[in-house]
Amino acid sequence: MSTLPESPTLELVGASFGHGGHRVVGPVDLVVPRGQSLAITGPNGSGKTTLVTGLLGLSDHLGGQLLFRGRPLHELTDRSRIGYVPQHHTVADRIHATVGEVVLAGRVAALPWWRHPGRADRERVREAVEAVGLGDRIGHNIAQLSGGQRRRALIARAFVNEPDLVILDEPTAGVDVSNQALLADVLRGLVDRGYTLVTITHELGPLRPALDRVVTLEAGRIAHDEEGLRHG
Ligand SMILES: Nc1ncnc2c1ncn2[C@@H]1O[C@H](COP(=O)(O)OP(=O)(O)OP(=O)(O)O)[C@@H](O)[C@H]1O
Repeated sequence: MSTLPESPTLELVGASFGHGGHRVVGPVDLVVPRGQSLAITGPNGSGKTTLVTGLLGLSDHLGGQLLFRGRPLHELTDRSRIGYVPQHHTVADRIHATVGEVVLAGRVAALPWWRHPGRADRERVREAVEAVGLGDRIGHNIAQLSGGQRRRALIARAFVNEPDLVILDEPTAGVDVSNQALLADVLRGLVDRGYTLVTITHELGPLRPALDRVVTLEAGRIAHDEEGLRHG
């Protein structure tokens, strides 16, 4: 899929999403420029998760246009261009794999089936693990990490393919206050490297330093759009 040079990362035009044919979100108009860190907030049930999972093809897209880097999203064949850190990560409790292996698995998923991961892939894994502050834990079993560290390992996995967009669902949920601040630092570092982030959150406070913009959903519609929050 070729890219139009000046296109925003994401553009929703009159977009609606739902479940089983029933509309939960929309119509919504939203443009996310490249390099922006956008938070989506709003009350329980306002449709935050439905909206972002709609971008991933995990809830129903019921109408309107979805453009990714200037092209219809449905033309996107390389799914690794969009990274995703889901809210429910309890599966990590039972995984017997090291941080490095979990992140490498994210890398391998984007390789053609015939290509074994090589030195460049392992180097990329190391960079991603270091970017989330877990460089000294790369060989540790993920099940032995704290909730906040585990979350950062999953963030590294989402970023290991240098995606054009990363979607995070409630990254601070279940993470203690000091680890929330660390997580915000990590996200801020990724934004400073030019990544585009869409983060669902109930807790704007700890994430503020990592955000440029906050969109509030109410009953499936955009009720507020606060831009120009220069991180710093
Ligand atoms: N898989 C599903 N099937 C049917 N309805 C669903 C499904 N997932 C969510 N819903 C409904 O869609 C509505 C919006 O839910 P959604 O999870 O998108 O909201 P949210 O803003 O992310 O909420 P929360 O903050 O509680 O996570 C709710 O009424 C919910 O019951």
